Amino acid sequence: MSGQSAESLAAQARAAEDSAVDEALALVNEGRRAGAFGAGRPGGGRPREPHGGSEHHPLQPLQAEAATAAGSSDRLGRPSADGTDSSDFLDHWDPNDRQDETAPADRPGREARPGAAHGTGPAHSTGPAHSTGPAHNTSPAHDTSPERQAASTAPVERPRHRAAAWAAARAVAQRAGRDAAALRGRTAERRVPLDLALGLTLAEPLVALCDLPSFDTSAMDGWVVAGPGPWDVRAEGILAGQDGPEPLSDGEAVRIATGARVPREATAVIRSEHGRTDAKGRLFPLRDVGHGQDIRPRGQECRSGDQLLPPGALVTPAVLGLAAAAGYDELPTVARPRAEVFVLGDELLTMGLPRDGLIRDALGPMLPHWLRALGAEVVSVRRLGDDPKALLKAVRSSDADLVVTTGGTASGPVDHVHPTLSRIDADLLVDGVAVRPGHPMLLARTKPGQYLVGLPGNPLAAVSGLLTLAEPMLRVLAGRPVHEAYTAPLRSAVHGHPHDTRLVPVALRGDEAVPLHYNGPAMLRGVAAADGLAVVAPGGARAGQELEILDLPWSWNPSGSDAHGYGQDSAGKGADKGRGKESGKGGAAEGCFT
Ligand SMILES: Nc1nc2c(c(=O)[nH]1)N[C@H]1C(S)=C(S)[C@@H](COP(=O)(O)OP(=O)(O)OC[C@H]3O[C@@H](n4cnc5c(N)ncnc54)[C@H](O)[C@@H]3O)O[C@H]1N2
Ligand code: MOO
Repeated sequence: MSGQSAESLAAQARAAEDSAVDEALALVNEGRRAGAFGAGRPGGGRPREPHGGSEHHPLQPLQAEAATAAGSSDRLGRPSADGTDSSDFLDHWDPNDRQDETAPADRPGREARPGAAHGTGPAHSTGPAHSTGPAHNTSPAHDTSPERQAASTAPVERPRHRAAAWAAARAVAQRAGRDAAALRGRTAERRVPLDLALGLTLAEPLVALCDLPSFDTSAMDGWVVAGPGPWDVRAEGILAGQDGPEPLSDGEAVRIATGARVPREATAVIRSEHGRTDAKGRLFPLRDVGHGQDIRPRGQECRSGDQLLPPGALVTPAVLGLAAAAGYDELPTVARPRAEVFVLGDELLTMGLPRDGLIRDALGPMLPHWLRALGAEVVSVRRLGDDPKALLKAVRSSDADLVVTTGGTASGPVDHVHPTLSRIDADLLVDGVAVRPGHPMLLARTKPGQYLVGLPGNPLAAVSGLLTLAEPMLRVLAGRPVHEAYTAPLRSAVHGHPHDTRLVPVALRGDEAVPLHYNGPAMLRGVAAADGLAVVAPGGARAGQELEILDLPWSWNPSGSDAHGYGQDSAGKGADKGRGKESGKGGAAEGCFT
């Protein structure tokens, strides 16, 4: 050991994290200056970083893939350093679902991803035209008006930008949470009645308001005795809840119930099965009697003023019980950060079977519960269709701490998230993350104290975005303690992406993490049977390898008080206007294990 104090080690770790975040933000900003977001400003270059380097150390800054490198580019305009277009890795290739277990990088002549996927031809270019072409732009000369974008059937020109390394993106989100929490300060503290406090975090330490137990208490049903036996048993017993029991003299016993107050002179409690009385009413012990046995002395658990729990502790049912026992009627808590969800997409139905090219909205029913489990209060879930005006209005008028959008993050003709952020002059803090699925996810500061997480529309990609960007931010905003990462060994090998981190649904069985099938970006079947997502480094992981596991934020809505009414916004153009019906979870677990 170096002899450094825990405080100085923590300060060093914090400083390292801060500098990683600063570097990540600087890179994003460089990308912006280079035209990634709000072009027209002079760009600054960053030297190309070595390709394929490890990118998943938490403190490592954003992974930069040179935007100007010659050769092919991926679909967001980033060149891939090995000269291949990696854009379709895993989008349409689900290694756990294929007979062909050859990793895509090893498959010569694999087919290019059909440009027709978005209906209007390839939205990305592999040629230099894209990497040198006009970037997404807020200048008047470059019309990004939503009306125009909505009217366009051509793919939107996507900017060059830089995907943050997965861990760096999480660090940026965490820092955003810290900044927002600092702005909220003590205004976020609330004294909340116990019955409304479940799931919140403590804003202050939980300090005992009394001794526990607050009087000497019998731990058993039996007799309380004074001095050595045998004892004369009194006629009147002592029940729990009775105050001021009559004093006992040596040689006396009295029947007592568990939880009853023990007379001060008592020396022991004898359990009813360990004593017997004779015809004269005298009590004899059936085994040795120890001094103080089966008496819980006052203050055994805590003394008044003792700290029972630190600030940041999650209020669980047990915490509610402890707080009540220690004398609390209300708890000092951190108010849940308020979140608002905007579900984008004209193709979404809220009930019935998919039909006529329309599909069921899988995110509206899922996200509010997960956001709540992550510590947020979901004030509304609104379906805005693919209407850029509605999105602009909704984002502008939201007073939530966190706006979550789903869909519209990529470069399709109706992907309005980037243009909207551009129009409100938001700060784009994370614009794409080197993670699969979910790489178009983004994080922006929309106004002081308010952030927007843009989740990709593909459902598993949205879950990935939720855990990558929303979770670290909400954790800090909700006052929860820093997550302690844990690992589990993989039961079977998992293919990796050549450059990006993968998040793969796993079930925890015994000590192992079992990778699940049906883990494609558009699928929920795997994650519905999962306990967590395994973090797979570029290149993959072998059987037995220890991988970090991200827990899934399972629904936890004890009060049911969130106003996540699920309706069609009046401005939206969604495929139907019904109220969503949530169906039960299907039994996808069996047969999903690899
Ligand atoms: N030319 C490019 N195309 C795509 C790119 C790209 O970089 N360039 N990225 C692909 C990846 S990766 C993802 S992920 C998606 C992200 O797309 P968006 O965030 O713009 O989402 P949408 O296009 O609106 O939807 C994608 C997909 O997901 C379905 N969807 C949307 N919302 C829901 C919902 N609430 N419930 C269920 N399914 C939903 C939607 O119908 C689409 O099928 O873009 C790729 N394309
Ligand atoms: O394939 Mo996208 O990265 O699913 O999220």
